[in-house]
Amino acid sequence: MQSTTAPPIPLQPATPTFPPSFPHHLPKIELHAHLTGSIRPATLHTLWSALPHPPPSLPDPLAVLTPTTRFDIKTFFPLFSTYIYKLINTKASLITTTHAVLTDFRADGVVYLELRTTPRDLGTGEGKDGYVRTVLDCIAEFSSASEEEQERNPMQTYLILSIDRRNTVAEAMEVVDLAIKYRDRGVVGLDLCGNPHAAPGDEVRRFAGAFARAKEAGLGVTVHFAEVEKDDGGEELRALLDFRPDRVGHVCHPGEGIRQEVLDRGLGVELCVSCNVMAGLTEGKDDLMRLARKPIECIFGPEKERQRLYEIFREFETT
Ligand SMILES: CNc1ncnc2c1ncn2[C@@H]1O[C@H](COP(=O)(O)O)[C@@H](O)[C@H]1O
Repeated sequence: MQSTTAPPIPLQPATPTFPPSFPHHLPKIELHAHLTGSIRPATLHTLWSALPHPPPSLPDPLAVLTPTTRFDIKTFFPLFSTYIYKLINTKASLITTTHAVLTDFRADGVVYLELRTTPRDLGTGEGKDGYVRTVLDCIAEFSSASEEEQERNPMQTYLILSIDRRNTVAEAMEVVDLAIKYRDRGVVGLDLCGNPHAAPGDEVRRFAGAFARAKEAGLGVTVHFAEVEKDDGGEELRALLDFRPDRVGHVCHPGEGIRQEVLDRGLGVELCVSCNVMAGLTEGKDDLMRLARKPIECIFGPEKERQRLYEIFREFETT
C-alpha cells in the first residue's frame, strides 16, 4: 500500500557552523585580567633570555609554563611571588610585559578592558606609586599609538588596583590611596586577590576600612570570592560581602545561601572558568553560568563606555 503521509521535511542543522576563527572576531569585554597573570610564556622567555646569568632557581619559562603544565591551589600562587615577579623586577620589564599584554588583548578583539594589578615596589626609588604610574603610562601610550590599530580596535583600557590578602592594613590603605590619586588617569576600582588560604577565617575583615574608603571615594569594588571551600560557616564570604562589592570573582564554592545572596544583590560575577580549571579550583562542572548576569551594567568605567558597548553589541547582533 502506498503511503499517504508527506515525506519528512529535511531538518536544518540545529546550529549553524562557524569557522574556527569566529570567536576571535567577536568583540569582547575583559573584566578580570591580572596583568602579571596575562603574560605569555614566550614574552617571559624573552626577559629570561636577556638575563646574563639566570640562576638554577629561575629556569626557562618555556620549560616551566608548557601548554600541558597543570597547577593546583598549592602550586599556582607561588608561581607569581617566587618566579614570575623575579623576571618582572625592573621598570623596563614592567613596560615590556604591560605592552605585550595590551597588544595581546587588542589582537584578541577585546574592546573594553579592565586590567588589574597589585602595585609592587620595584626598587626604583619611586615605590609602589612608580609602579602604578608606569602601568598607566603604558596604557596611555598604547591607547594613542597607531592610528591604524586604533581604527581597527580602539580598545578602551582602565585599571583596577589589587590588594593582596597577605598585605597589612597599612599596605592596603596605600593601594587605596594610589587608586584615588590616579582616578583621573583611569584607575576605576579596587580588588582583593591572592592565595585564598593566605588569610584564614574572617581575617579579611581587617581590610574593611580600606574597602569602605574606596567605596566612599566612588571606586568600583570587586573581590575574589569563594575560590575554595572553607570550613568557617561562611564567615569569610559574609565579611567579603560586607565590603559591598559591585562584582565578585570566581564564585566556585559559595554554598547555597551565599549563592542566593549574590543573585539577590545582582552582583556582577566574573566567572574565570578557564582559570578555575587551570588553577585546580574546580573541574569546570559547576553551574556557574546562571550566576553570570548583567556584565555591562557592572562595568566600573564611565557611562559613555557602557553606551558604546551596548551599541557594539546591538550592531553585532544585527549583522
Ligand atoms: C585563582 N586565581 C586567582 N585568585 C586570586 N588571586 C589571583 C589569581 N590569579 C592571580 N591572582 C593574583 O594576581 C597576582 C598576579 O598579578 P599582578 O601581579 O597583580 O598583576 C598574583 O600574585 C595573585 O595575587
